[in-house]
Amino acid sequence: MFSYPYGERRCFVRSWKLSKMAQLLRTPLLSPAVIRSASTGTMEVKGPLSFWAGGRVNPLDMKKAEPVYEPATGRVLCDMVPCGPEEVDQAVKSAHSAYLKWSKKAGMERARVMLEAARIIREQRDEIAKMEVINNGKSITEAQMDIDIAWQCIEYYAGMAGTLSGQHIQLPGGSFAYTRREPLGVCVGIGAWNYPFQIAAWKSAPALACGNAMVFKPSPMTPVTAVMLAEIYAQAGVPEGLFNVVQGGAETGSLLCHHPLVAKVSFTGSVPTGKKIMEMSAKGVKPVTLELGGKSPLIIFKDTELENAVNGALMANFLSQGEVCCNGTRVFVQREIMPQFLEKVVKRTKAIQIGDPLLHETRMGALISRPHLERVLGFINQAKKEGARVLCGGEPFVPSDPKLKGGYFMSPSVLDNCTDEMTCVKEEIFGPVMSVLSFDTEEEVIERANNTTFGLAAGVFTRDIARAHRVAENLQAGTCFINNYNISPVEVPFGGYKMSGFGRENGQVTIEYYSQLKTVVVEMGDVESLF
Ligand SMILES: NC(=O)C1=CN([C@@H]2O[C@H](COP(=O)(O)OP(=O)(O)OC[C@H]3O[C@@H](n4cnc5c(N)ncnc54)[C@H](O)[C@@H]3O)[C@@H](O)[C@H]2O)C=CC1
Repeated sequence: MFSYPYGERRCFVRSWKLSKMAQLLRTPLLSPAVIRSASTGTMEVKGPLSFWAGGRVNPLDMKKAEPVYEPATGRVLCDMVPCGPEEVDQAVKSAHSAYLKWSKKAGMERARVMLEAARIIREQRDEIAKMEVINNGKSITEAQMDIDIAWQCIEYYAGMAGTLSGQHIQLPGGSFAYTRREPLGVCVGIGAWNYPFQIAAWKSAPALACGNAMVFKPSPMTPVTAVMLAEIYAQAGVPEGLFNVVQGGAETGSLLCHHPLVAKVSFTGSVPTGKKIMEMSAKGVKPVTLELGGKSPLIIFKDTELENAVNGALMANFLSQGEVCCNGTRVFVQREIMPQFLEKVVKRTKAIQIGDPLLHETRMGALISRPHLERVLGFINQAKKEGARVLCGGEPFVPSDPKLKGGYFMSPSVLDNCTDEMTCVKEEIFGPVMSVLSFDTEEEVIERANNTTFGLAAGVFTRDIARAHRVAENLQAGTCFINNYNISPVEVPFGGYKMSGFGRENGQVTIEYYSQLKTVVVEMGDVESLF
C-alpha cells in the first residue's frame, strides 16, 4: 500500500491558505543574504522564534511579547513571545512522536543525519556567528569560534552514535545476559544567554546521538539562534519534532520541567535557578545535568613563563566580556612576581579594543543588558569601598561611533589589593573584572583556592611539572588547566564540582547522561523454582 509521508498528507487536507502558511513557517527565519547585508544597528528579526513539529510556530498569546535588545546599540532587535502550557505540551508531544521514530534508527543512520547538520552549520558559520553577535553582543571573532565548537560537537557525537553498544555477560549453564544502551526519551535543554547557539548544540548533540528528542528553551534575552539550529536539523533530515525550540523565561522553563513526558532536564545557568530545576525534576524523579556558575581560581607560581601566564590570565577573564561561567576570576600570583605580572597584565588589558562587535579588530563587545552592566559596575564600586584598588577600567565605555551610544559597554578591569573576604573575590561577577591576590606558599594557595562553594574550573601556571600535577590533584574543580586556561575541545568532559553542578557535557562520558542501560537476562536451561 502506498502511503504519503506524514508531512505531505497533512498538507493535502489543509486549505490552500493553511498550507501556504505552513510553507512560510518552514522557510528559514533569516536568509543568508539578509544576514550578510546586515550591520550593527540595522537588523530586525520578525516572525515566530519557537519551533516544533518541523516548523516555526507563533505562541497563542501574542500580547505577552517581550522586547529583545541588541546589546551593542540598545535598540529592539525582535519580540520574544513566551510559550504557555498549551504550546509546551504541543512541543513536548511533537518531540515524543519524533523520538519514537528516531530511537528505532541504527546509530549509523542517526550519525549520517547529524553529520549533515554539522556540515550545514560549517557552511553557514559566518551568518550564524553574525546573528549571535547581534543578539548577544560578543565579538565576531569569538562568535565564529563558538559556532565552530558547535558543529564540532555535533560531528563528534555523530561519530559516537554508531559506536553505542552494550556488553555480553556469560552466565552458568550457557545462559547469558546482555546490556543495551537505550535513550531516555524527550530531553529538555534550558540555556543561558552567554553561548546561545553553542549551549543548544552541546545539549542536543549527545541527546540526539543516543536516540532522544529534545525541547530546548533558550534564555529570553537570546532567543534568535536556537531556532536557526532547529531549522538546520530539519534541513539535515531529522524526523519532524526531533529538535524543538520553545521561547520563554522561568514560567516556560518550569512547565517543561514538570511535563510528564519529559524524561531528563539539562540546565545551564545560575546556582539559584539550578536548585529550582533540581527540585522540580525531583518530583518526577527525572535525572538532571546542572552546569552552574563559578568563581574559579587561577594560580600563577613565580617560576612560570610570565608572558604565557599573562596571556592565560587574559583568556581566563575577558572572553565574552567576562560573561563565562568557568572564568578564572580569582588570580593568585606568587608575591615575588606580582609587580611584573601587574605591569604586563594592566598594559594588555588597557589595550583591549572595545567597540562594534561585528568588526574583526574588536576584541570586546557589549555586555548582555543594561541591568547586567549596572550590576557589574556595582561590584567595582563595592570592591573600592572594601579596599581594592582599581588598576584599570571598570567604567562605562561609550564608543565614538554614534550608533553604539546606547550600547552596554564597559572597560575591562583589573583589581589589585584584593583579599579573600571581599565581595568581588567571593561572588560571581560575570563581567570583565579580574581580581588579583598575592600568595606565598603552595599549601596556602591551595587552601585559599578551594575556599569557595563553587568548583567549576581552576588553573595553574608553573614550569615545575610535579607541582603542576600535585596542585591539579588538590584543587576542587571539575576542570583544571595546566599552563593554559579556557580551552574547551569537545572531546573533553566539562562540568562542575560542589555548587557548580553535576553531570558533564562533551566527551565520551556524556553519553551516560543521555542514555540508560537495560539488562536482558537470557535463560538457556530449565527454570529451577524454590516453590
Ligand atoms: N556552568 C555553565 O556552563 C554556565 C553557567 N552560567 C551561569 O548562568 C548565569 C547567567 O545566566 P542566566 O541566564 O542569567 O541564568 P538564569 O539561571 O537566570 O537562567 C538560565 C536559564 O534558566 C531559565 N530559568 C530561569 N528561572 C527558571 C525556572 N524557575 N525554571 C526553569 N527555568 C528557569 C532562564 O529563562 C534561562 O533560560 C551566570 O550566573 C552563570 O553562573 C552561564 C553559562 C554557562
